[in-house]
Amino acid sequence: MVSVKRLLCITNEGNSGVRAACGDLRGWDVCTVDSIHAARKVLAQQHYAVGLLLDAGGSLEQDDTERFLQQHHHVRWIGVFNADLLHRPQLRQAIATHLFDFHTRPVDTVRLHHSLGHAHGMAMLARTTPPHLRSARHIDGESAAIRRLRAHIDKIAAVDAPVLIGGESGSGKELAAQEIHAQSPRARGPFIAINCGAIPPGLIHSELFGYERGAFTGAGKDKAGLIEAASGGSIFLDEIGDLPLDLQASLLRFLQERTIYRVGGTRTVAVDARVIAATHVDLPKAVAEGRFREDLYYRLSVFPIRVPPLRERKDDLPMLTEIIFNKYADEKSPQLKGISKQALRAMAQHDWPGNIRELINRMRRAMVLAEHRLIMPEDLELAPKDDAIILRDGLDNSRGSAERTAIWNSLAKCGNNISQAARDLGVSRMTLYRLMAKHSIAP
Ligand SMILES: Nc1ncnc2c1ncn2[C@@H]1O[C@H](COP(=O)(O)OP(=O)(O)OP(=O)(O)O)[C@@H](O)[C@H]1O
Repeated sequence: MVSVKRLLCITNEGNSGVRAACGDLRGWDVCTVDSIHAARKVLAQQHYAVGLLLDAGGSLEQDDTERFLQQHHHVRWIGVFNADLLHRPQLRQAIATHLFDFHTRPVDTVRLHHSLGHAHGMAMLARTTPPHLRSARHIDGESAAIRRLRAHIDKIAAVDAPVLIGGESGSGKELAAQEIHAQSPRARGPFIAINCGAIPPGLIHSELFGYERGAFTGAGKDKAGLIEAASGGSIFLDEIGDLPLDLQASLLRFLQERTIYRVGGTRTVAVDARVIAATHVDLPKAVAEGRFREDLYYRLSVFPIRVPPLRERKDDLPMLTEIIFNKYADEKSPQLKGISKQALRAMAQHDWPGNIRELINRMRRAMVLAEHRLIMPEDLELAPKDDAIILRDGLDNSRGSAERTAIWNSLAKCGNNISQAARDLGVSRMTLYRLMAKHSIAP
């Protein structure tokens, strides 16, 4: 899927000024505004992960601009300035405090485009949404298991202690974390989600804890980390079991003392953020095997909760299916009106190893590919294969179809993550790509 990269540009030089200074911003959907006031209005309506400040006169020194940047710290701001302004201490301080990166004129456009891309990539890893734009999402379902989960969330949301959410992949752990945050007294603060397994090991320390100028090559200025950015709100650490041991020690210190050290820093920084962690691995087992600190495990699991897998709440399937059908109705083929009884029966018999994520993936594909008025089991790739069909199809075709179904199931379960699906199936990524091409399965 290609995601649109959106850029909010604040300048009084108009679109032509942006083009003259920054070159062709191909691949970016640029919104240009001429004042901080206009930028405030745009940001009240829409989320921008990256912002560009084309600043001719050093307006960054003004209180109003600083306040604005402070309020919109979830946007990664990149500044462009005239080099002769940079001797001004107040401007230098403001750049160091509020900006992700800065450039001087004449702009080296290759470097600028690189830094915009980097800012966008980092924002995608952190997936920060400002509170006023976070739409209330709900844990849908009326099964006994989901009612219990909701009742549990209601209680722990009110308490300001760490939470450890367990549950299989795709079962809704992040949604549960969002719900805890949204119902807590911190709801107006930021909710910052980080997948500890997705950030490269070399970056994770500085991303989480920030760094001080000179901490390493390229650390030209102090930078707050994501834990600091979550101050006043909650930080969601997904796949906590993937956190390297040295970072587990730093996280434990933070949980005990509510302070952190930035990388290369010698002074402590006080941070008021609630930690919500999630894992799909068995943490007590990881503790027994020495991969996860026991003291951190006990600190985190003051309030352990478990999101039930979909197979334990199959009563919710008809309701969830309807919600997904309505949510993705724009993508469906025009003649499609609903889902057949046979499809609902096949769903009830399926085990859903990829949980709700798998359900969403199967439904979305079926809604695009279905050729009749109602979704049938085969549209969901859930048609039972009986012996008669295997005999009729012959061994080669049956083998081919089993191969196709296994690939399809695995991709659905892993949310189309090729590396994970290849691991699941026990083949290399190259082999998986080849098999996908053979069976005309699009990534
Ligand atoms: N009860 C629910 N009602 C509606 N949508 C749900 C529910 N649970 C999960 N979802 C949706 O299913 C998808 C997967 O959920 P989520 O990302 O929270 O799972 P997860 O357990 O955190 O997965 P992973 O372990 O892979 O990070 C999301 O699109 C989420 O919105």
